[in-house]
Amino acid sequence: MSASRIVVLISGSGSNLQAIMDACQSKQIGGEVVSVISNKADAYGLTRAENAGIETCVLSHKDFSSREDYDAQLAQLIDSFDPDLVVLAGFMRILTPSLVQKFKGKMLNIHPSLLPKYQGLNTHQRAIDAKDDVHGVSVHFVTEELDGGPVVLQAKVPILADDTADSLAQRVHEQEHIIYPLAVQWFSEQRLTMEADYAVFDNQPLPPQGAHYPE
Ligand SMILES: Nc1nc2c(c(=O)[nH]1)N[C@@H](CN(C=O)c1ccc(C(=O)N[C@@H](CCC(=O)O)C(=O)O)cc1)CN2
Ligand SMILES: NCC(=O)N[C@@H]1O[C@H](COP(=O)([O-])[O-])[C@@H](O)[C@H]1O
Repeated sequence: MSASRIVVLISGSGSNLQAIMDACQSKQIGGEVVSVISNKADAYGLTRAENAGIETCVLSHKDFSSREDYDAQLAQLIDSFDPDLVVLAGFMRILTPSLVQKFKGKMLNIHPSLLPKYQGLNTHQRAIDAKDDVHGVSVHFVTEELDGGPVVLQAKVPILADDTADSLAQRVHEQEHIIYPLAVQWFSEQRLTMEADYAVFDNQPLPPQGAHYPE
């Protein structure tokens, strides 16, 4: 099995990128990150990639007059690296259907909630405001529906009485750095695929909320 070529899209700190790069380095993932693309020039994840000797690109959405024009250029840039897998790791742009369709089945995202709860943004505060006792994180295939793609893996994180969005996010991050490399590893081992509207692992369809990583 040849090593997977992975392109990672970021907008910020890149701690999930770091976890995936580390997992490639340790051979947990049979693949390599061949490029890191950010829509923000000041994303610290770019520094993480440069420190690891990985090619970086900045494609700012502010330089384009429409979401479609931006995504057309982004799709071309991603394609230029001939990826087996495209990983959204805190990439904070909603992707147009044309780009999603081009990479459907080989594009993953990590979302800080137990999908289908709390699609969109500000998930930690929303869970606290709703007085939930459990929160978590989901890895899912990317589809046209925002955060609506087939879920691959989830990890639960209890919400503590004195939690703030930041303290909760910190514990969610810890779980992200476990389940995202695991999902990428499964994909690189060709054990993870996507059918029309569900994820498949080891030739078995995953339940709608994917597999749960032990708390
Ligand atoms: N078509 C899809 N695009 C994206 C998906 C997806 O599942 N389908 N996942 C998101 C990731 N994401 C949450 O996990 C997310 C990212 C960004 C936004 C959003 O509202 N973005 C705004 C800009 C916000 C900002 O710049 O801070 C926007 O694009 O106008 C919601 C959810 C990635 N894309
Ligand atoms: N809606 C997408 C979203 O909110 N994704 C979240 O952005 C953060 C990126 O952190 P990182 O840059 O340190 O990997 C992660 O917590 C991820 O779940």
